[in-house]
Amino acid sequence: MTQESIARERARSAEGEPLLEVRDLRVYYRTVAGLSKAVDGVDLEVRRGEILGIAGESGSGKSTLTTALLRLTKPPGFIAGGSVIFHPREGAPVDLMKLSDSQVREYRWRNLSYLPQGSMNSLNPVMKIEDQFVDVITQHSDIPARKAREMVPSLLEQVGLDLHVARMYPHELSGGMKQRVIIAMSVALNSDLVVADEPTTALDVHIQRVVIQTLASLRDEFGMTVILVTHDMAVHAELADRVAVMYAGKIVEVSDVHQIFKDPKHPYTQGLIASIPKIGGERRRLSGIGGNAPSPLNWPPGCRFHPRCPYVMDACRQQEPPLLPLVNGHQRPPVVACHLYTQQQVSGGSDDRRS
Ligand SMILES: Nc1ncnc2c1ncn2[C@@H]1O[C@H](COP(=O)(O)OP(=O)(O)OP(=O)(O)O)[C@@H](O)[C@H]1O
Repeated sequence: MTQESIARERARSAEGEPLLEVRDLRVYYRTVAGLSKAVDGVDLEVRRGEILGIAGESGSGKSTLTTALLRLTKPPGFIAGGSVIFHPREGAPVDLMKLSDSQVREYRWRNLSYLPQGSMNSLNPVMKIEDQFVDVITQHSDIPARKAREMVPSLLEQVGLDLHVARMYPHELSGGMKQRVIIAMSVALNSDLVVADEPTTALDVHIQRVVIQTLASLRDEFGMTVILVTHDMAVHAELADRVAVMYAGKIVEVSDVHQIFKDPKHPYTQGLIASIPKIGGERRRLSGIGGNAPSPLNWPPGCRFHPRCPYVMDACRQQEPPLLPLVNGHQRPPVVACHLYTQQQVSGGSDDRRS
């Protein structure tokens, strides 16, 4: 068995187990106008081997959340509370929020990869692709340069790129090729988790497709876990296994991808799905949600969506609905934070919030 197939086997046997457990995570920014509570009590589970989509309109806190998961929050941002338990393939679970900066750096490169927005522009314009691979690998592992250079052809192959790309400069590559080089770099160290922030935004439709296929193959062939952040619901529909919907700094619904498109529960999710343009469908306003997104400087009381919700009730103005699973008849129940479903939910401790 090759090292690759051993890794693949291991990943398969562990599929579905939790990889990350996020509990009551809060990430705030200090601003001149006051405390901006961009991520304000997020509960979420990421399972090994899945592609978890994080959806939500601009400003809902997606990037703030994912950078915090990797401990990449920069001032004026700070972690105001909560835990992110990472379950490595071997060894005991660790709370990433409690590691020292040097411990977290070590962890990040061995276990966690980040493809930030616009990451394809982060390649060094005056270095050949092969040399950039060698740099990344040798800087973040004990692998010597000669061995790193030998790894490049198979890494390029994994993301469907021709071997001659190794000797090219970034300006000779298309946007999609550059994005695939970045993805290959993130898999070079056999990370457990890849967090991809808007990986297809600003790419043309054909190249988007190639990047989507590349990410899907990482999951299918290597059992890699991917957190996919995008406001583009069509990309979630194509790639994600489950989708978590963020609104106003919180997760308001998590569900299987088929379920969420067929039968979205939270009125905000319903609005997001209704705003997807349908090819050949009737013309309608692109925005399925009226009103403006609230400010993280001053979230509305009760349910944060209540000022925009078509189904608002008294309870919504007063009490924040907890994120709980729906119980009736669902094998893999969606979890939702909405007073409309209180009768169908089990109340209880933190385990019930498991997505
Ligand atoms: N450096 C910062 N200082 C102050 N506030 C910030 C900072 N970065 C982000 N925010 C605020 O945090 C909130 C969440 O922003 P974030 O970028 O996480 O949302 P998002 O859902 O990823 O949006 P987008 O899709 O536009 O990237 C926003 O209100 C934003 O203004």
